[in-house]
Amino acid sequence: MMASATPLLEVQNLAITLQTQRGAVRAVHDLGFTLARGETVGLIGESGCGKSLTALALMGLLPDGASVRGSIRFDGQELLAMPDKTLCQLRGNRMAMVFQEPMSALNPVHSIGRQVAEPLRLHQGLSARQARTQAMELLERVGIARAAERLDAYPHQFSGGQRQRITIAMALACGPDLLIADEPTTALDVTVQRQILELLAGLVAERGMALILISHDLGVIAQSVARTLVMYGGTVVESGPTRAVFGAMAHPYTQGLFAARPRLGTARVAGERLPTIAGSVPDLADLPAGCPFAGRCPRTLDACHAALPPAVALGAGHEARCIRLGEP
Ligand SMILES: Nc1ncnc2c1ncn2[C@@H]1O[C@H](COP(=O)(O)OP(=O)(O)OP(=O)(O)O)[C@@H](O)[C@H]1O
Repeated sequence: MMASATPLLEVQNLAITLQTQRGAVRAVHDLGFTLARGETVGLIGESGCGKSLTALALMGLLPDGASVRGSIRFDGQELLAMPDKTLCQLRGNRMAMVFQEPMSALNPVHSIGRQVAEPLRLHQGLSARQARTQAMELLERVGIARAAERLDAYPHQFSGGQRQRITIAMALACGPDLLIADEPTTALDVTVQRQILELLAGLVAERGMALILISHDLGVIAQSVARTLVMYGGTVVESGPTRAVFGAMAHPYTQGLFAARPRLGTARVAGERLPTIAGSVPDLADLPAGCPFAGRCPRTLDACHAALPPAVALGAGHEARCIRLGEP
């Protein structure tokens, strides 16, 4: 089959502003990346750097009062100009999301069979019986044992790991081209974390889905994705093949993240947390004009405060936004 030239996802100059009691907050700005079909990409960065809002913007699920500018093209179609109804169809069918806390995605008063079957009835027009059979197969595929007998059970009758498997089954129901998983294993213990990551990896390989995995866990990202985007202060400061970003980190922020873990790229397990960097994340309500890391960076020059540096190509798809790249 010929590969399509259009990327599955193309994000350009994305900016998200939230209205808060403290005024307008520029939560995401100057953010861009592309994602090919079947590609896996990780978004990593400290809490509050804008990872979740970026994911919600891609899904058209930003909170009320958020304004979004720039461009998000999914399979060539501009999502930011799309009527709600069309976006809603796309969301159930071709793009899906899994959240950190499975109970937030599950309805406690509906059986799991009904919940997994619902998108199949809604988006694919299956009959109740067909949808139920398919729901059972999906639940079996994500590792719910004796799924046929448990279709009528309720979410509270399952463990946290099983609930996350159920939300993954719901997300997969319509065979999406893109799955966004926002901290899908953060609420789970390490053994279950590993099982869920293996499940996601298996599903991505088997179905040729693209995956955006959001995590603040370096080990999770290192194990799970081919490409990594490092976010800081609402934008991507470094991106590239995971091996390059983890093995030859270029941006001082990425270097700070890895400073405590010099051999992280080699063989880490899930559960590896981001080490602390001196200073605190910038106030998004009062974001400096230049590089968002300038206030914490050990290598800051006056020019760093003037303007956000452009991305500098470092080879093989690896790039970083720092004016001091290439200096000895
Ligand atoms: N509904 C909201 N109203 C006001 N501010 C918000 C809202 N949602 C997020 N923010 C702020 O926007 C910034 C980015 O939030 P976001 O949730 O995207 O960060 P994150 O990188 O996903 O962090 P975490 O890992 O903690 O979820 C944060 O400073 C957050 O406080």
